[in-house]
Amino acid sequence: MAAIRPRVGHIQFLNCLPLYWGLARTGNLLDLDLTKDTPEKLSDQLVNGLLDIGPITCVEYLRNADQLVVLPDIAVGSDGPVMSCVIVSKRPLAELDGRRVALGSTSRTSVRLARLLLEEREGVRPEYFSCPPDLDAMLAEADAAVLIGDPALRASLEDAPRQGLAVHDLGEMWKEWTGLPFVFAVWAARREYAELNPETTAAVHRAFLESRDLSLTEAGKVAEQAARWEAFDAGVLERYFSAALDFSLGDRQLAGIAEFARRTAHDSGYAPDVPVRLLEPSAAVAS
Ligand SMILES: C=C(O[C@@H]1C=C(C(=O)O)C=C[C@H]1O)C(=O)O
Repeated sequence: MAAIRPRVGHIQFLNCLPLYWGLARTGNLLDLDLTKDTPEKLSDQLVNGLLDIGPITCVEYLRNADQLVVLPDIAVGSDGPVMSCVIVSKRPLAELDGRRVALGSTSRTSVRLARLLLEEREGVRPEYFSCPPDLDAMLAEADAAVLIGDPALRASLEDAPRQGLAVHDLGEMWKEWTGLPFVFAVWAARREYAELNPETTAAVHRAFLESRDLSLTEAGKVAEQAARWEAFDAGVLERYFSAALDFSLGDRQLAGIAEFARRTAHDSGYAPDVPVRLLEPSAAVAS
C-alpha cells in the first residue's frame, strides 16, 4: 500500500508566502497534502484532527497544548513592528474607553493581544464585537478595528493613510511594553501523530526549516515575483518578509509566548504557566 502524505496546513496570507516559495523550490511541496486557509480555520482543523501538522494561532495552541507538540525554530512572529497585525483607529487609543472596537474574525491571537494592550497598557475598556475583516464595514460600526494578514497590510499601507486613520502596530506596541518578541503562530504536530509518525514529522519539520532558510536568502526574488500579483511593491514586500516578520522560535520568542500566556490566562482558557512542549530532536532529524 502506498504511504499516506501528512496533512499539513498553510496560512493563505502573504506572511507565509516565503515558506510556500521554499517548499516549491526544494520540491518538498510534493510530499505534503497541503490545505491552504485562513489561520483560525487551520487552527480548528489541527485541533479537531483534520490536519496532522501545521501553523496554529498562539492562543489556540495554548488552549490545546496538551494535545500538540511544537516544531522548534519556526513561527510567525516579530521582534518589533510586524506591519500586518494592527489596530486602525479613528481616535487616539486612550479615547477608546466605552467605544466600539471591531475584532477581525480571522484572528484569535492578535485580537487577544489588542485587548490586552488596550486594557492594560492604554487603560481603556472598549466594547468589542467580532466582524469579518473588512476595514470599511468595521469602521462603519466602530471607532477602531483590529486586522491581521493581507487586509491589515492593505489597511495600514493604503486605506489608513488615505482616510487619515491612525495605525498602531501590535508587534511594536508589545515590544515597547515588554521588551520581548511576539509570536502570533507556531507550527505544531498533533501529539499522537508525532508519536506514531516520528520520521514523517521530522521530515516535515526539516522541510519547513529548509524552506524558511532558502526563501530568506532569496527574499528579494520572492518579493519581486509576489509583487506581480499583489497591490504592494517589491520593496515593501521584501521589508515585510525579511525585516518585519520573524520566522524563528528560540529562547526569546518562547519567553514572549510565556509572558503573553501569563498576562492573558485568566480569561483565555489556559494556565498562566502552560508549558510549551517542543518536539524532541529524533534520530530522523539528526540524520
Ligand atoms: C503576522 C501575522 O500573524 C498571524 C496572526 C494570527 C492571529 O492573530 O490569530 C494568526 C496567524 C498569523 O497569520 C499576520 O496574520 O499578519
